[in-house]
Amino acid sequence: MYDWLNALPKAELHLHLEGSLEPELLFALAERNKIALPWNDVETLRGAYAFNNLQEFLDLYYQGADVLRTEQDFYDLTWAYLQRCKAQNVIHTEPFFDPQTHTDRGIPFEVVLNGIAGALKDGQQQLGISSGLILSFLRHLSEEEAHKTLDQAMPFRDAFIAVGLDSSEMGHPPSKFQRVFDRARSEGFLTVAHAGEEGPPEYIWEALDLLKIQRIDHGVRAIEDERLMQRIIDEQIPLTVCPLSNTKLCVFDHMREHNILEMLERGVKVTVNSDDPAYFGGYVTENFHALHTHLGMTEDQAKRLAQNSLDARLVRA
Ligand SMILES: Nc1ncnc2[nH]cnc12
Ligand SMILES: [Zn+2]
Repeated sequence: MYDWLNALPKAELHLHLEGSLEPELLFALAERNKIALPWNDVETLRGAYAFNNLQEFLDLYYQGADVLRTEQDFYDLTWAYLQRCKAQNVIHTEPFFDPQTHTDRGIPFEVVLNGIAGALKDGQQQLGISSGLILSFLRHLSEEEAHKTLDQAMPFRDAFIAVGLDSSEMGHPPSKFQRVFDRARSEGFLTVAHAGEEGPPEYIWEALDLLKIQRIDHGVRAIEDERLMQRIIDEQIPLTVCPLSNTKLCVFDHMREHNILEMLERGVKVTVNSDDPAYFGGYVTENFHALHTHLGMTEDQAKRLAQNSLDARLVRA
């Protein structure tokens, strides 16, 4: 089944480039940039990948991103991810990056963007993988800081298809970012947002009604609100679900309890994605495979999930 799932043509719509930083590359970049690490070796770092919630993961993810310093580093990170796409028949990807994670450390916006965009262009030309880059605001920071990030992005506006919202969800509702999303939309950006990962269904309502998002990132807690479920089904609003992430971050205690197939059968446009594959134990095929192993996902269901991912693209390939 793994090989069959791997061969299925698919799109990945929820992937943080910083979360695809494998420990081996992290150590190589630390050496290249002469950065001392608090872990002795790759195995010790991998051993630290045990999380009780989103925040515990984010603390390590931001720490790991510190090794990314030069345009070449961002190119290498993105290129390594695209190689995984090629190996898993991901024909289209819409990755996120968090500019503030880097600009707040003194890395110029254009250094980050040029490295990523250069690799995405080579990915299209050399690997045949189409892509659309999503600029994600960090929601634990202020709306004013998000406005500053949008200012920095404007000279490069053609490099993006959308803006997104990620980082610590609880206590940082979508309403906090209504004005910057209004501005992004008026500048022609599409919008997506993480909502209903750890946060309540109200955050999903706000993301839809206030941020006017095209897709919900995660959204698994929508199932707690029947009226919200009906809306998502009626309007066929895609959900970018990340099964291994959800179990690693204890959103569900076990994959057996994941609701993605229940949502699929109820007519929700759910898709399968890897979120932060270096930290959560697998890329998109591993996520599909976990659904087969623990939830008995059939070939027919896998085909529908893969087709949903192709249908839910913001950019038509
Ligand atoms: N799963 C996730 N939720 C929120 N912010 C993130 N940043 C990277 N991964 C994330
Ligand atoms: Zn995410």
